[in-house]
Amino acid sequence: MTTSLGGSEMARTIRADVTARAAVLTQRGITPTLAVVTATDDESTAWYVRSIAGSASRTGIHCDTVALSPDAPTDTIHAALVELSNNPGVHGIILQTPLPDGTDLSVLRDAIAPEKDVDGANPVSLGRLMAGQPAFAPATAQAVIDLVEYHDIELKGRTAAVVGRSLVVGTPVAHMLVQRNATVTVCHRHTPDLAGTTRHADIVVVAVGVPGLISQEHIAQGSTVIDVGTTATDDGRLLGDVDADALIGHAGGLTPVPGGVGPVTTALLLANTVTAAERANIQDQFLTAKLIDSPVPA
Ligand SMILES: NC(=O)C1=CN([C@@H]2O[C@H](COP(=O)(O)OP(=O)(O)OC[C@H]3O[C@@H](n4cnc5c(N)ncnc54)[C@H](OP(=O)(O)O)[C@@H]3O)[C@@H](O)[C@H]2O)C=CC1
Ligand SMILES: Nc1nc(=O)c2c([nH]1)NC[C@@H]1CN(c3ccc(C(=O)N[C@@H](CCC(=O)O)C(=O)O)cc3)C=[N+]21
Repeated sequence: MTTSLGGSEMARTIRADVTARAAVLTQRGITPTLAVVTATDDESTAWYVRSIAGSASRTGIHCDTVALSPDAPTDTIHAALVELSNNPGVHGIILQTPLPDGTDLSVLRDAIAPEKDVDGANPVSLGRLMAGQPAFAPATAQAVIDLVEYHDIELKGRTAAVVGRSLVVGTPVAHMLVQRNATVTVCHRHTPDLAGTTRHADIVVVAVGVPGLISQEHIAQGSTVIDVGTTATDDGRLLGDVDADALIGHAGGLTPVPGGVGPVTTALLLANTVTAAERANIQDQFLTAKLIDSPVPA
């Protein structure tokens, strides 16, 4: 039997907490605000931006979308990020990838103030994450880990394969799995025998963007499969990287697309935004008391 590892219920719980915390801030005259910067006509980004805007409005977070042209030069995107980093009314910033061909992403990562870096894109955030220090993790990577833990899937002492090595998903997920005592193999375009590698893993995380890449031959019977892929089709559907039909009855657990990692990602991005807004107003004694009572969010 294959368990469906859904994320919608978990996302609802996170959103309820975000709503309560956002209400406290709003009562004190602070509107938690997330800026979403795009420079792409990529359809899966459009899905994410719609999901963020919808969830933000339901939780009491103000969402500001800065939609730049898909051929915007690095300088233009950089200037937008610097302005948002310096704007005290903005608490969180997410720069959507992909970006126009030729964009210098490393310059842009540096331009996101670490205290507003709610998708963990700045090397300071990534470095702190890897050093085990408090930092905003990329929301998707955190969503993968939280979803696995929510469904009581043991990581300690188990083997994992991560397919994809972007800084948004694959690389941070791999590190976070190792931090939780899994033994991890990272796969990418140059991996010689993908199926032979993933077939040895108890847990397979796939973040590639190629629908149907992972089929039954890639997965050992009973393993857990986390499908991060979201490819939008022309007829308005969202496809994962896993051939779900081929895995039903074969995998032990599988995240659905939609309804798996995606909703948790969106909810955690908003949670990070509220945390950033709380920290930015740490001088507010009421909020300080609340923060001291609660553990530092990872
Ligand atoms: N559900 C959610 O919350 C989220 C979903 N996504 C989705 O996840 C997917 C991946 O996103 P992202 O990491 O940003 O994408 P990138 O394009 O940045 O990275 C894709 C990775 O997949 C690898 N890859 C590509 N083709 C193959 C192949 N045939 N075999 C093995 N590896 C391959 C690439 O390898 P190489 O490095 O060698 O080029 C690269 O490391 C997309 O569909 C995206 O929309 C992303 C973020 C959040
Ligand atoms: N810097 C950056 N970080 C990202 O995390 C990032 C990005 N860029 N670029 C685009 C991809 C794509 N992505 C999605 C996240 C959630 C859903 C999502 O919530 N999907 C819902 C469906 C949406 C809905 O129902 O409204 C689901 O899977 O159920 C989709 C896509 C994040 N990405």
